[in-house]
Amino acid sequence: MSLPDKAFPVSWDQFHRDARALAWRLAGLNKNFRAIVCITRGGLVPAAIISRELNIRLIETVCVASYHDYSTQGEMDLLKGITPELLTDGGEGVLVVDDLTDTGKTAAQVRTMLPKAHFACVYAKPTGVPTIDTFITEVSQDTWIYFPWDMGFTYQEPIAKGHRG
Ligand SMILES: O=P(O)(O)OC[C@H]1O[C@H](OP(=O)(O)OP(=O)(O)O)[C@H](O)[C@@H]1O
Ligand code: HPA
Ligand SMILES: [Mg+2]
Repeated sequence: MSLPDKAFPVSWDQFHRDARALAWRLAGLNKNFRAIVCITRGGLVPAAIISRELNIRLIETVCVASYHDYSTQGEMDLLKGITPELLTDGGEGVLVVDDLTDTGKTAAQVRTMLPKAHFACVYAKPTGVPTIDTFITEVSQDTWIYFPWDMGFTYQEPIAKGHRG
């Protein structure tokens, strides 16, 4: 995959707002989640916000990586699996959190471990939407989402000179 045409930069403020909106939506489900499994590394940030809002204190990680080269997806590496105590009942009552779904491959991989868990992410692209139960904002497939933890302050070209953001 080459870098998509459009850029969707997200500030810390906006991310906090959108993650909190996700927490509101999850709270409305009245599911009383027993634990969060966050998909590292991107899921760590929304998991911190959601765990605070929903008062969920049992937090587990599943460590997978597939974007080894910036925007190019490769093999799915499982670096750390999920504790057996959360795998019982197919993960019923477990909330899986990630920052976004793109192709849906990451969520599909974790779904094989926790088929009955509830999957939530802040942002979603159309191909990934079927793999997720709850999300907040959908962006087009040809958009790259730039998260605040990957960014720094740099000069921006004016739009008229070909600026992408
Ligand atoms: O739906 P997909 O096409 O599978 O892509 C979505 C995944 O890609 C990114 O993680 P990445 O593998 O880059 O690792 P990171 O969270 O450590 O940055 C993102 O945080 C999601 O977990
Ligand atoms: N932004 C950041 N990381 C990603 C994306 C994206 O749009 N898609 C897959 N990993
Ligand atoms: Mg990730």
